[in-house]
Amino acid sequence: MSSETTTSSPPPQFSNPPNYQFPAHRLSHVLRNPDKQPVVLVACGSFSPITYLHLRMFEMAKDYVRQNTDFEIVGGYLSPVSDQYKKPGLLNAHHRVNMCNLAAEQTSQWLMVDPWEAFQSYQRTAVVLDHFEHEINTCLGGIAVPSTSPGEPETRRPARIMLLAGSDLIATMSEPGVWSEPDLDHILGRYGVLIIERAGADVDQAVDTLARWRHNIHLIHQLVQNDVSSTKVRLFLRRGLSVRYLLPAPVVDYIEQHGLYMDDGPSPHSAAGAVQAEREKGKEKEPGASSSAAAGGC
Ligand SMILES: Nc1ncnc2c1ncn2[C@@H]1O[C@H](COP(=O)(O)OP(=O)(O)OP(=O)(O)O)[C@@H](O)[C@H]1O
Ligand SMILES: NC(=O)c1ccc[n+]([C@@H]2O[C@H](COP(=O)(O)O)[C@@H](O)[C@H]2O)c1
Repeated sequence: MSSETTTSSPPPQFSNPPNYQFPAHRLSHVLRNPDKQPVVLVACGSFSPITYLHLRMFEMAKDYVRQNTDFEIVGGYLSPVSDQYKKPGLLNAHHRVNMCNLAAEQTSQWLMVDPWEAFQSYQRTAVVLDHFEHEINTCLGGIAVPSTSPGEPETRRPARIMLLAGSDLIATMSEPGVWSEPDLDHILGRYGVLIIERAGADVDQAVDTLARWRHNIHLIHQLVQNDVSSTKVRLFLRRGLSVRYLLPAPVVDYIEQHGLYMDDGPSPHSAAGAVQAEREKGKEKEPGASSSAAAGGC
């Protein structure tokens, strides 16, 4: 189902981190081409640390969208995962969000960082996409469409929220226990995904398994192969090797200033971070557990 269609389900209840404000300073509030469908790209991940490849994903997606679709990209967001994800090498959210902000603000004209999931309990990707849908289409009322003839009033069109991910993430969607079937249906059926091919992850096989949502899965090939990963960057840093030109310079400076990634970091709780984080969140919800999150509104 396209996000143009409104559903009859009750409005979702979100919990916001304290003092949270949705970043919209670089969102295009008006569609340039009234014939297009506005799209907002959301990349969920650890970003520990953010690399040039994470930023390149958005540029590759932008080229793909312009050449192959009727979409117009009106915004791009990095959404760093919560500390509760507990993936090996996951630095605390404060530093990860700071580094993403440095990278977005100083190397791009259109990318933004949403700290919503980073500064609270673990949120599944389906819920993160719902949060963007809520902020952009419910709270901000979608994107303005300029009138095409004089006297005609301006209208508003809901932006379609789409997940932007590397093919390794898509490959995990066929692994048992990592994603629930309703979540997959929600993410791929309702929102859709743009997948950046990644060396070592078999995209075709991953997409074959997700065939029923094929119409909402867009595959983007990397014309210049680049297999930099945060894992390799962390390894270099631990060994005292240079990571300059693999990451934006302000991020390299930040890492040096704060002496980050010099040791092995927090130990993994589980190979499947999402599964473990969900389990621990369940425990937190038991009677008596407290939460500092504020109720989310607009
Ligand atoms: N070299 C790459 N090519 C394609 N996609 C990538 C690449 N690096 C990261 N991504 C994608 O970026 C998103 C965020 O990934 P994440 O922060 O987990 O980065 P990562 O480099 O894979 O991290 P780590 O090495 O810590 O596992 C994911 O969708 C991932 O697939
Ligand atoms: N069930 C889920 O919603 C689910 C499962 C696995 C990963 N993810 C997300 O994928 C992103 C990247 O994960 P990895 O860094 O483990 O590849 C994270 O934002 C994580 O929350 C979500």
